[in-house]
Amino acid sequence: AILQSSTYGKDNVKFLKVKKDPLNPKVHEVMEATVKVLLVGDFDVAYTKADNAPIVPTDTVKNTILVEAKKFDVFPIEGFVAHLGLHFINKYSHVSGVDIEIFQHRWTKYPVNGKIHDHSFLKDGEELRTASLKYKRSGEFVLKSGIKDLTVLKSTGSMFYGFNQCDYTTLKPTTDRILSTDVDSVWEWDSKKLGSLQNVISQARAGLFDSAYKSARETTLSLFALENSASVQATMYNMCEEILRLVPLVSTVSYSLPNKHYFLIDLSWKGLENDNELFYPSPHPNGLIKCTVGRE
Ligand SMILES: O=c1[nH]c(=O)c2nn[nH]c2[nH]1
Repeated sequence: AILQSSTYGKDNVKFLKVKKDPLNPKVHEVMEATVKVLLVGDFDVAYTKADNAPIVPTDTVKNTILVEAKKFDVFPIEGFVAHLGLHFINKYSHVSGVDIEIFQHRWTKYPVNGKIHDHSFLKDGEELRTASLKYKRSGEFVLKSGIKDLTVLKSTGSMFYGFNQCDYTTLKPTTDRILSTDVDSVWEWDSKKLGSLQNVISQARAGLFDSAYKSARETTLSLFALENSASVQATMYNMCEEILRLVPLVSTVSYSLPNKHYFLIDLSWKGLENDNELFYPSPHPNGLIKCTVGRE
């Protein structure tokens, strides 16, 4: 037998970091994050010869994430993953690559007596802000950012008609349906234009990733609402196009959207006309529509 590939590390490393405003220490920002770091390198003998000498314990990987989260600025997550990538490649000469993912959970400040409170937050949804980095010792890297589990619904302004009809088709065309999905959007950064992970860190400080996230989230929510959607496919393509227009340093944008169906309940047996008022939530089975859009 031959070991074809391997990678290992720690998953689900969680922390909450409080960032205090230096000018007003009672004004806080918080980041609650879940981090995965997997290493690639000269670890074969641990698999094939039960020789653990090269293994950097996953416990050490966990310790490193927490120590670096304390020492380094974790805001924005793209800067932190770049810092972690550089750390593992620079510290262990036998590590040839790292695969890092970070999910940032939502904590949103809320107003009290008409003023946003300094250090009180509410969890407005299970929505995640994401970043992932695949980094090799050669210097090449793939950096992606995204939004996950942002659940949306519109109660009209969605259509689906003109589709292929065959002897297996029972779906009725419609110009007025409910549309609901859990947004999973990922935008890949142009690593040539970004240059290096050091530059990713300085771009992070300069606000590039925060403004891209804001643009992607606002584009998703506004197009979802404003477009009289011809299909999930058409709407997600338009979202991708708009994000590419707004964020020149992004090379591709992808969406993976479940179509979480709501079916009109037939009340005609009761002599009631159900004019798009009462629906049956039927998330399973769900449509699943995916696309990746790049530049010409
Ligand atoms: O937006 C939609 N796209 C589809 O491909 C599909 N298939 N059934 N309903 C659908 N709705």
